[in-house]
Amino acid sequence: MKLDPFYLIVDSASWIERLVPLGVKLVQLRIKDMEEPAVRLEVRAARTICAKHDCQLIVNDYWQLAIEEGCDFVHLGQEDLATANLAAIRRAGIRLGLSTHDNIELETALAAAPDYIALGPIYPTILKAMKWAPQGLDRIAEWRTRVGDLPLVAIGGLNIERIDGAFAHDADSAAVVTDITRNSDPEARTREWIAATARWR
Ligand SMILES: Cc1ncc(COP(=O)(O)OP(=O)(O)O)c(N)n1
Ligand SMILES: Cc1nc(C(=O)O)sc1CCOP(=O)(O)O
Ligand SMILES: [Mg+2]
Repeated sequence: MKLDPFYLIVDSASWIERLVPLGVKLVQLRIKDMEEPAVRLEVRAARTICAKHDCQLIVNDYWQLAIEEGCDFVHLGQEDLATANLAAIRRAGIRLGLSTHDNIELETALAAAPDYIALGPIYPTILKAMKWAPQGLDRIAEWRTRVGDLPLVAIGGLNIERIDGAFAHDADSAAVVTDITRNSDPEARTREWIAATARWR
């Protein structure tokens, strides 16, 4: 499986409606602090938009909703993984991406046979408090030797100026939130990301 090199992460279907039609091919719906019925509606809307634009939708955390709503890719962190029913996810034919931040997490993740591994935070992130220091670029290369051919996603503090470094150290995809959603012109920034990742596509 090949992941698009530009991996957009947003917290609502309305962001997806705004940005996916610009040519985004890989997007994660990452919703926090919302009641499940409302999340379900967001997932449904996101799925419809992504299907229309041939964009791969990845649902963060809500693996049961993803199964019920007929989605085909979920992302889980280590705490999510500890309580998720992997057999049910697999039975539903859903692909799985997993977060890693250190060696033990990588071993745990690889044991779950995921469809990609994410490593972060590569740089400091303003999106959420994290207990891990920034990994740095060399850590991406180290992870590459450990994951072999498995797709590797770099995340955390990435921006257009930093993505070539991530790819040069053998990431397959660069995930981003705030460089786009907190930009004064998210549409223009999305177009810049699509262009800047073109040579890795
Ligand atoms: C691509 C990607 N990588 C890492 C994460 C983080 O997942 P997690 O550790 O479960 O934290 P939350 O995003 O759920 O707060 C991610 N979502 N996507
Ligand atoms: C959601 C998330 N997970 C991370 C991890 O390291 O697992 S870093 C991160 C935040 C990514 O946002 P931004 O691109 O704004 O830094
Ligand atoms: Mg999570």
